[in-house]
Amino acid sequence: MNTDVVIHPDRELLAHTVAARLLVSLVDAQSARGSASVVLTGGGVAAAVYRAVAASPARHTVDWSRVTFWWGDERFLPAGDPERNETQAREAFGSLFDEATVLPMPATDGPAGADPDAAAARYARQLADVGAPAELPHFDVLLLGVGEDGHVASIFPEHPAGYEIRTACAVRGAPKPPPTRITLTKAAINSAAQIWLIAGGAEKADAIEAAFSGAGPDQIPAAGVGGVERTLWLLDRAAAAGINPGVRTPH
Ligand SMILES: O=C1O[C@H](COP(=O)(O)O)[C@@H](O)[C@H](O)[C@H]1O
Repeated sequence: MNTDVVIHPDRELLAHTVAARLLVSLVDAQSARGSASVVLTGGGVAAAVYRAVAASPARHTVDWSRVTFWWGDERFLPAGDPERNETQAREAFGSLFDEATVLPMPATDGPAGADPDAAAARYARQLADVGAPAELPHFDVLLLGVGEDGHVASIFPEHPAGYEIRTACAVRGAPKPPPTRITLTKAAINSAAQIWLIAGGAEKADAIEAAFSGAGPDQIPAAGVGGVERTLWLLDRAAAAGINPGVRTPH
């Protein structure tokens, strides 16, 4: 597996460069296979990336009706809640989203009801339906924010979701609000062709440094993910302050 680190001058340039990279990857996937799939994440940098995608003139090179959007995790709240990762992405992508190919994780007022286990099981079934006969569909690019504690998706340090073998599961008692969430598990995340870990800001530096200094995946979940073809750490200088990427990567 190929792991690379790219350090950007600041958070804004990080967001714009990831947006450009994503647009090119979607165009490449559509040229190669006719369609593309991306797994979205939540968080501050992700929102900036999505806004940059939606504002880029290069957005017109992608056929958005042939991009399937999945989510890596979701805060388990009612549909439209501003804290939902889906709401954040919808606000940013706007009319680029084609409802037929946008597959968010269920909300508390959705068809699976307010039980997060039922909602996670429903999402796992949806993944399996689209991916059949495999348990998972093909993911071209899976985006992950990195939390200050090193969490990715809603897999938090020393939390049971880190040991889960299903493809999606409920998370209760998350240390970051809201406490109830749904997440793809490591098995599902690591099935992606490419995983991009995106982090900007000095508040992420300790977690990134730990991931690059041999911390295990239980302590720093970001250290436990890797794409089948490529893993990219896309950082800004502040987040990368504690690492020397020329010397060591977590994988
Ligand atoms: O709660 C979450 O946090 C992480 C990181 O967010 P950030 O704002 O610190 O970048 C995010 O990746 C995850 O999807 C989200 O649910």
